[in-house]
Amino acid sequence: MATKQLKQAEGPLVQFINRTVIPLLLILLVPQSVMYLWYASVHCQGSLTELADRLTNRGGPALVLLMLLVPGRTCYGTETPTGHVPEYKDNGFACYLITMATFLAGTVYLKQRGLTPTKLRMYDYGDFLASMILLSLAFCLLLCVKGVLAPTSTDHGRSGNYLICGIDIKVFTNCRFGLTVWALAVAVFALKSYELHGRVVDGMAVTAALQLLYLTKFFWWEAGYYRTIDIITDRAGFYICWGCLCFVPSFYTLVSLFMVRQPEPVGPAWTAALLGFGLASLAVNYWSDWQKQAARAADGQLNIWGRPARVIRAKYSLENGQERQSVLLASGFWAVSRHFHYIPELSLTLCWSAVCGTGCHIIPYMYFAFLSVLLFHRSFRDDKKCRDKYGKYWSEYCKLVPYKIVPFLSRPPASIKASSFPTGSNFAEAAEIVETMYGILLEGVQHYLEHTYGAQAWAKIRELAECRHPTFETRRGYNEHLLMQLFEAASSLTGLTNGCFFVGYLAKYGYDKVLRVMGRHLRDFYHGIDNLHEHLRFSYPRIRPPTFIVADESPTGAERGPAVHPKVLQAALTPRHHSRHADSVQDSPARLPALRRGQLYTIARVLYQLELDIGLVDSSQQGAYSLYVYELRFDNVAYSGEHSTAYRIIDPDSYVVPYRDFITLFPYYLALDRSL
Ligand SMILES: NC(=O)C1=CN([C@@H]2O[C@H](COP(=O)(O)OP(=O)(O)OC[C@H]3O[C@@H](n4cnc5c(N)ncnc54)[C@H](OP(=O)(O)O)[C@@H]3O)[C@@H](O)[C@H]2O)C=CC1
Ligand SMILES: CC(C)CCC[C@@H](C)[C@H]1CC[C@H]2C3=CC=C4C[C@@H](O)CC[C@]4(C)[C@H]3CC[C@]12C
Repeated sequence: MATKQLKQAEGPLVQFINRTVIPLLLILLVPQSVMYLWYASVHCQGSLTELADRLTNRGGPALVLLMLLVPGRTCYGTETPTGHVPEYKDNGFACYLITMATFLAGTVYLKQRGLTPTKLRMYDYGDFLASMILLSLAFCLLLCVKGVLAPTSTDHGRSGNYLICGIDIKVFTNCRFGLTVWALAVAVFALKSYELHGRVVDGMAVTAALQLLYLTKFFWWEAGYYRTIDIITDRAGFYICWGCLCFVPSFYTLVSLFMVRQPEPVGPAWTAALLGFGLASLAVNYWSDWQKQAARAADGQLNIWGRPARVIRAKYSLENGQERQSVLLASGFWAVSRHFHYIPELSLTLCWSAVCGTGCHIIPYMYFAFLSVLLFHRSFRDDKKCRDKYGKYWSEYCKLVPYKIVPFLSRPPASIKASSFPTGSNFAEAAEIVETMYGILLEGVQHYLEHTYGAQAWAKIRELAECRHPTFETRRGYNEHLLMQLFEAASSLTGLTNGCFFVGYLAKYGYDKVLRVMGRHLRDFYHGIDNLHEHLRFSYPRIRPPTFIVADESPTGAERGPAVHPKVLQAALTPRHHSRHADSVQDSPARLPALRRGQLYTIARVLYQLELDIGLVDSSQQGAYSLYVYELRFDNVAYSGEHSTAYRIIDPDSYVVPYRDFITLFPYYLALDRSL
């Protein structure tokens, strides 16, 4: 009872501290403290001051100074959703060269005095890692606190533009610290191996050469890295910052560390093969990164592999509604698969790991395994990021380049492909797509409303309709309720009462020409619209259009005698199992005919320059169908007198094809009954 009262007395903040923060700190810090206390007792004469002295990282500040002082040209990162363009100083390559040259000069200097860097305490890797584990964790906690109390900008958390005293945190942790320490570690381990074995071990030389060349390539290309998801989208937190401060120096360098004590000779043939294949992989990886960058720099106006590059000019919107355009390359390596360049990245890694042989050791291949998972996962993350950003343009790109990483292997799921929805959709999206409405209809609504009433009105309508999609993709499926919800929201806000927008939108994309092919006269249109819908199934297999039947027809016009009005009977096909559609019709009986009326009216005016007078004569629910009977009054000059008025609505679920019809349609067949 007392405990319950005590709990009630706790505010939510106290509860959060007691139940989350303190347990988390205990889990994070106590196990490590035990190790540090052991270390201080055994290696620091029990002195905590000496422990602190050993754990102080003296290299970090020097790298910060280099980053700040070394000049470099200004380069720009990817524009953030709020329209901010991050600015960087491209001095990574210069900083790297200075660091490595200083290391080389220091090594020579020490050698002359009978020492090597590996003999100095600062190169004791155990101390270094122990210090980095603790410092990086403290640094991440500091970032968390700063993020809450004093965020850098409104973009904080998205742009990668985390500044502390003018230093971009992610550029520092990833490029200037993590990768520089990786390069230094590879060099130190190679030296250590030389010291221990008194010779250059061929495997160690190959792995060191490949890793150092890879890192040199990275720094040469560093400005390109500012446009990757690590910098564009990832937050400066545990994954990126602790990862680069601690995980990269320890885990990424494992192969070299392993080789120091297990020097497997690989022999000249393997040395040449691994070095050759590794260098080729490095070149292809760099080449494909370069192709992407070059295509963007040239705004798609370049030749790739001797041909004009194929690009998609993808539009996207910033948060303030401003439109932007970007180039998506679909040539060269970027036509083979999406992120094909991960394959050479992995094969290079395999080459520098395989120098350790196949002696049943797992450690040298752990980085390769980790990277495979990371890159596979990354390709999905990037797909999602680009789909969210570019919408239908990304779908177009995925159609041009359907494979992910491994060409011909990574087909999109069959269910999605069969329905011809954009490739690259993930399963969650596919689930949403099932039995829904194509985006082209919604695009029409958006296009009309935005152009007629403005972007703000469209935003308001979306809000009223509870529509979470800022844009629509032509061939993606959406919930069928959405069209009616948008239409109703638009009606309440703008007084819009009919569906004229769709036809205007079709005309914009040239579909009006297809409609015109149906005949010269409006009556041809009414007679042919069902056939056209059938034809559309080739491109939009899940389309569920209404059926139009001309029930009665008469001529109009002075030269043809008194006007007798043709009647068009419209049956909106709503099969029973598509109950959502049926519901929407029942929810809003007045709206659907209004929508259709607007379409009929606009078609007559836009395509046939005819003013149509439309009356809704009857509406009813007939089993699976909603039935609307319209009377259309217009100048039906083309009517010549023949027309069958017989019509029948057939429920596809219960319809049995008479065998005579079947045999006439399919003269060659093999009939099997259920028991074969
Ligand atoms: N060793 C390691 O741990 C790792 C190494 N790497 C390596 O780093 C390098 C870069 O990483 P990577 O993963 O490619 O970078 P990203 O996947 O982060 O870059 C993808 C970005 O490039 C743009 N983009 C995507 N497709 C196209 C296209 N067809 N045409 C033009 N632009 C496109 C998009 O950004 P936008 O918004 O500008 O359109 C997209 O978000 C690679 O060499 C990779 O192998 C990568 C991960 C881990
Ligand atoms: C906490 C850990 C389990 C995971 C940490 C992962 C990060 C350290 C790494 C995630 C993405 C990595 C990188 C991306 C791209 C790069 C370009 C390449 O040319 C050099 C390496 C790197 C900068 C690389 C570095 C480690 C990651 C940030």
